[in-house]
Amino acid sequence: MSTASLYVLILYYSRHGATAEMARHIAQGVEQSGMEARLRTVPPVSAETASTLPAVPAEGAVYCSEEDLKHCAALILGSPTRFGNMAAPMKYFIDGTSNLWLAGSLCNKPGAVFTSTASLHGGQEATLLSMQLPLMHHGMLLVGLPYTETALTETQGGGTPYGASHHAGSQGNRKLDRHETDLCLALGKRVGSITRQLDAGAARV
Ligand SMILES: Cc1cc2nc3c(=O)[nH]c(=O)nc-3n(C[C@H](O)[C@H](O)[C@H](O)COP(=O)(O)O)c2cc1C
Repeated sequence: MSTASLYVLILYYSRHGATAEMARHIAQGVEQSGMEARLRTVPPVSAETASTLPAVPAEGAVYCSEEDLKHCAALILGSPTRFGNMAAPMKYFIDGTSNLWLAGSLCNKPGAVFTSTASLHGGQEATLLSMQLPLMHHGMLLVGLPYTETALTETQGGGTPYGASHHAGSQGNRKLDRHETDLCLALGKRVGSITRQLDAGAARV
């Protein structure tokens, strides 16, 4: 596959915009690695009796299709923390990926995760680890953040070796600080450059 047709899928759910903001910084990092970043989101979920939304969101990234997911060269998954876990819309979307799991479509591709929380110790790491589980079931190669990123030791907000994170505050109005932003960029760049290296290695075999 040529690098031109390779893209890193940044797939996120965001209700109030914090996770979406992280996704944009991660996309910048991916682009800095020379790879294309494709931003996609997932719709909210509701009970059968509730009204449904239009097929295309009014603003922001478009909803992810099965084709978007199937053909990505790498996946970076983002969700707000909800009770120490990913939000239901993301879990619902992932639960619909059995066909890709059966076909091994994501197997041996790099995968990474990111999250945003209201409180600093409100479950960022638990959420990130739980988001890695379905990626492992899909056979993905997990990519985290190394401590060679100095922001990881200096941060007063989010940032973990398991993936990027952001402390948005109880009102959701705490902006990403410099360290959190740096770590979003670093995660995108790292996934992008690992993906390129894997592709180059595969082309040589
Ligand atoms: C149902 C629900 C559960 C939540 N659970 C947690 C939690 O366990 N820990 C936490 O710090 N924040 C929790 N939050 C807050 C969100 O994680 C936080 O506001 C996040 O930044 C929202 O991201 P968004 O702006 O992308 O929607 C919860 C929010 C909701 C609505």
